[in-house]
Amino acid sequence: MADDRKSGFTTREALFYHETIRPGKLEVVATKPMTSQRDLSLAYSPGVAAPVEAIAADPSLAARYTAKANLVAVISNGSAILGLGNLGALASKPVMEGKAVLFKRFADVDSIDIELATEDPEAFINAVALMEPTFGGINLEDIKAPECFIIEAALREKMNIPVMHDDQHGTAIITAAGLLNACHLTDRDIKDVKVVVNGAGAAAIACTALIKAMGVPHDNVIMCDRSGPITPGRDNVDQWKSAHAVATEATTLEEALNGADIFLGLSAAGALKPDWVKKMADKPIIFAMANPVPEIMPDDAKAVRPDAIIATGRSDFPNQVNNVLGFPFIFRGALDVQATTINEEMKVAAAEAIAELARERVPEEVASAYGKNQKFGTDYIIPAPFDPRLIEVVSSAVAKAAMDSGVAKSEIADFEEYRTKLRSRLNPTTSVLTGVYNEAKSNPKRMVFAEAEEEVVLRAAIQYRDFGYGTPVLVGRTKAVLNKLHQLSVSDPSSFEIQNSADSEHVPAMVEYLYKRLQRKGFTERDVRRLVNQERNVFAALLVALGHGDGMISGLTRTFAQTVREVNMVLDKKPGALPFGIHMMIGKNHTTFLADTTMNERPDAEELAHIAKETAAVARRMGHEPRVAFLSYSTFGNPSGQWLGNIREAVSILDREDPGFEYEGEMAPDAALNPSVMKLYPFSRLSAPANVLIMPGLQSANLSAKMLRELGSNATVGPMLLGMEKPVQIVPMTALAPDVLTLAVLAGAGIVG
Ligand SMILES: NC(=O)C1=CN([C@@H]2O[C@H](COP(=O)(O)OP(=O)(O)OC[C@H]3O[C@@H](n4cnc5c(N)ncnc54)[C@H](OP(=O)(O)O)[C@@H]3O)[C@@H](O)[C@H]2O)C=CC1
Ligand SMILES: CC(=O)C(=O)O
Ligand SMILES: [Mg+2]
Repeated sequence: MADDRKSGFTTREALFYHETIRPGKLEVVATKPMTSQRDLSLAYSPGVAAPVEAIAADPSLAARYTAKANLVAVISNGSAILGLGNLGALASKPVMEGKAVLFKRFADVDSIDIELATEDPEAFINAVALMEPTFGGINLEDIKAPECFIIEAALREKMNIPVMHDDQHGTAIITAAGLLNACHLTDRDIKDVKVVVNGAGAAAIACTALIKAMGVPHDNVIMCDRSGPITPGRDNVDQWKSAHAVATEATTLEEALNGADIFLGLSAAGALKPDWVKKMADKPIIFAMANPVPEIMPDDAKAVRPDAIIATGRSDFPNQVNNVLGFPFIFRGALDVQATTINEEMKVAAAEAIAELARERVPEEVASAYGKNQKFGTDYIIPAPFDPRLIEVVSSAVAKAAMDSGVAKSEIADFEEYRTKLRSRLNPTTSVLTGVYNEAKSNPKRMVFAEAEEEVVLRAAIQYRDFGYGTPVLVGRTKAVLNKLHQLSVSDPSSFEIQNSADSEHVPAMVEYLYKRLQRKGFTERDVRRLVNQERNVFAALLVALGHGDGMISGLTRTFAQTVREVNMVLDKKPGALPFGIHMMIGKNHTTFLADTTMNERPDAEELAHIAKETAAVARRMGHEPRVAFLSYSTFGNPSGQWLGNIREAVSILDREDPGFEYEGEMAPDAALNPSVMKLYPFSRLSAPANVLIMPGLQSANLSAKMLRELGSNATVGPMLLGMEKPVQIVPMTALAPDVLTLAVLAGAGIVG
């Protein structure tokens, strides 16, 4: 794949992504403690004998005692890797690992990739069929036609767990949903549309079969392969292709497209030429779904047909018609009712649920998180994969269809309760962060990176620009910054805006501004000039103060306290605000906010109450209903002590204000976080474990945050600085490029600052 700036990354970056942290995209994590001799005895011999015997006596107990019921294998032989072709089993591993992690990310389905080195359908079938005891479901992937049809049919026959070739049925489900909506928007009746399908492989044949089942007449669909339209009696047509042969005078794809309403591309990069698109009917519907590069780029299609509705398989254009919208949720629903198969009813239910979801009004919190175009229309015919409603809507529709069609081994009694459970499988922070990143693109900001001679900072700044979050303003010595950019293989270093205090045109205005602020604080004009010239944080903050940047980011080369001192020479706190710091700990199913972790050594009651309210507001902006605990070593007076007064008074302040969220204190962390301990305090006003922890003082706050970062397995974001007049973020000196980028984007999007 050539470097493609349109996707926002280079080949080198894609390789680095796969190589870094640890090679590949997944690891296996134990779900039980594995620390003591006793754990070992329980997990392995002799304890493991108990579930072995139980399962031998009753196989259904495997769902209770093993990971089987939530485990899906993604299996390929690499014979049709995306649109890249037959590159073999090993080369397909990154795609299969990718699908495995998407299962986890979007639907909390555990998944492992399996690559089988054979092109012989029989060998493939035998290998997979033998694995039935291991898995709750089988997702076949990137196996070329026609072998995929033989393999899937045989495995569905042999296996008593759901088997789905996702390139066929997953793709068909999403395509059908998208097409239904595109027809709706262009006032077309599915029974009248003229369709040209390019590609006659796994995906194309399944999509065509499904849209015909939904009402598109057989004779209205011309299917093309590499040799052009498939007509009755044509050479090189197998039984699967011949099922879709129609008589037509067209001998090429170009001719077939004359007057066509819909182009469905499931073939290869660049197969559709702009000139041919010109010949399509009014308001043509173009689904160019080849991956990673579509049959036609949306811009090229729009250039010749501005009236077109265009969808691709990619996430970087509107209307991503990609099977990622389906497979995680389809398997989630199937696993939850222990379905023995994924049948037509379940597929149709999934397609309808997805199509309807796109037509529904997008709730405010989703819309604001996902940018402007979240309204049913030509640029939003299908929900985005990160839409947090998908799991609830699609999985419950699939589970219900499985039950109604008699293939569910277990039943869901209460669908309301099931939908709540589905929702709680995902941590909203991850969705909201994704949304924030999207939102940032629609409102790009000028972000001043104060330490642009640092490689970590430059990497973040490059991504800030390349991903479209805004314009990075790089503070540093021009030559040093240019050299570093060059070393980082940036092809156009001079296109970056570099602000060097040695020659910046803004220096005179900066000196004047700062001298006015500091002249009665013991600084001469000469002192001020030296500060402007030599202190990058002062210079960067002045760029922001004078309106040359919307916010700034620093912290890598100076301690937090020193950076704050320098920034404070230039920028004040927001009127009425109290600057303070939040660390956000992102776990699998929960996010916890910790404050004040950076600024106020001994906050008084008013300050604690203020910090609680502001942190609760940040939690809300990140998609969480805040539940605030004022932490202490003491729980409701036990033990008593001399430092509890401030905390109790802070709780009283909130009592008087009725701030609109749950809060409680004083309490030790176990009483705030551990449901069993919480039961000992039935009068506590927290309805569930707290997610906002207000610490009594800086000592405990800062060291807890740092300890959690060093010892915990959660991802940490922060410290995030709140309460300054302009967005200023100070990263830890140990920050990596993604940390810097996240804070820059959060600051730019107004989530913190
Ligand atoms: N967006 C999405 O969610 C999905 C997209 N896809 C994409 O669909 C494409 C096909 O995948 P899949 O069906 O699994 O692969 P297959 O190998 O089973 O099928 C490929 C088909 O594409 C045809 N083809 C290749 N190049 C051309 C061309 N230039 N013009 C016309 N036909 C062509 C082949 O023709 P012939 O029979 O003559 O060899 C074959 O019929 C890939 O690009 C893949 O990325 C697939 C699944 C999901
Ligand atoms: C998305 C997908 O499965 C494919 O392109 O093959
Ligand atoms: Mg695929």
